[in-house]
Amino acid sequence: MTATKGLEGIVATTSSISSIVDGVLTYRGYNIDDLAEQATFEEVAYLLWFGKLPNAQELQSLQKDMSDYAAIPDALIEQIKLYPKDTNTMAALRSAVSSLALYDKEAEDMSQEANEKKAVKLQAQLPTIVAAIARIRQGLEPVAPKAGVSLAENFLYMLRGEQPEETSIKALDQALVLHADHELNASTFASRVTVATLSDIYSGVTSAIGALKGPLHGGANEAVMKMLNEVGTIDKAEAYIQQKLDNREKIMGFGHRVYKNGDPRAKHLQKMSKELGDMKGNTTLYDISVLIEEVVTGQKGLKPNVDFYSASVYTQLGIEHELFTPIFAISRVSGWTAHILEQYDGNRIIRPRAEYTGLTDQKYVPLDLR
Ligand SMILES: CC(=O)SCCNC(=O)CCNC(=O)[C@H](O)C(C)(C)COP(=O)(O)OP(=O)(O)OC[C@H]1O[C@@H](n2cnc3c(N)ncnc32)[C@H](O)[C@@H]1OP(=O)(O)O
Ligand SMILES: O=C([O-])CC(=O)C(=O)O
Repeated sequence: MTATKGLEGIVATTSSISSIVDGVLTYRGYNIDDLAEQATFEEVAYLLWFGKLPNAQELQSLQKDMSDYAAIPDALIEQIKLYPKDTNTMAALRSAVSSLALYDKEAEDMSQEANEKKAVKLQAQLPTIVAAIARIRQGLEPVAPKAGVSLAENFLYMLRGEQPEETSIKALDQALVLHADHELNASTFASRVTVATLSDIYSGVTSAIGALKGPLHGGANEAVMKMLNEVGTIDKAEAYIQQKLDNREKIMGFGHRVYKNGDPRAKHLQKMSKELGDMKGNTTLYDISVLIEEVVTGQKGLKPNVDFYSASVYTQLGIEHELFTPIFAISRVSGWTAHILEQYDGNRIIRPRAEYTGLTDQKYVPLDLR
């Protein structure tokens, strides 16, 4: 038995949800470029869960279900109020989603119908939880979800407590489409491992949030913003990055386990970042990002991943960096739950082997002789 570090190149399951072949990303066979330009997030979530694009009636019915489910239990809001105000937002989200199960009478119902309903519920409730965490942390009361609007609009509304403008809604919706699923990434794998024991969907999503939090995965978007803030002005960017490269430090938002010639999602976020900057008459964040890309790609051949330009996009939407990874989770819960449903269908427990590299032939020494 020989171990492969990081399971690189190992095919661990079959899946019909999303694929990456020769650098091309598809959801259920639809190219991400087409979906990013033309589909709404709700259409994409439906596609991931049910394997086809919804017709008008199916979409309307999903939107109604999401509106009906979007409120979270009062007891959970009271619980969030008890979280320390300076806690990590992903840690708060992880705890809140785990607690959500306590208030769902169908949490342990393992029928396909109940699990599909819980997937939609989790999708509807995550934005409400994230907005509540953000507002409570600022000493504000949470805003109740609005019925009959898109998830992107509702999230921005609940976050700000006022009607968001159309350009922000559109930009966030597109970002959500781009983050919705990504084959067997670490958080999705974590969710599948968890539910393959026949544990419940809330456990699977809680595991996934824990995995997404790390800076080598979803947490990189926050780390990118920290870097952009440290750089501050364009004249400092080159020296800042050079020093990091000389110190052999990782540049957040660059590199990918699967894409070696570039992440197809990055160009959409780059374009959005430029457009938002142009609209505001200030492209500083975009300009710094482009310069960083030139240096990192020029010297290391590494290309930006989905997390790199999303940082400047979210900042230009007026969103604080502590919410970047939670927003990733708001989108990715569609993919996680689609994978969880797929895992339950024809499940087998996931239990690989480890190549043992420890001591052998040890003789037990009684406690009083050690
Ligand atoms: C949504 C997402 O999860 S996208 C990824 C988000 N994560 C990040 O942006 C964090 C920065 N990037 C990384 O840490 C990595 O590129 C990962 C985690 C994405 C992929 O990791 P792996 O496939 O294991 O690649 P690995 O870390 O082995 O990198 C291969 C080589 O490229 C270098 N490298 C990879 N990424 C970077 C980077 N961002 N900056 C500098 N060097 C890098 C490594 O140091 C390594 O060099 P070496 O062979 O000289 O030691
Ligand atoms: O696939 C990966 O390893 C990470 C990633 O880009 C994602 O989850 O979107």
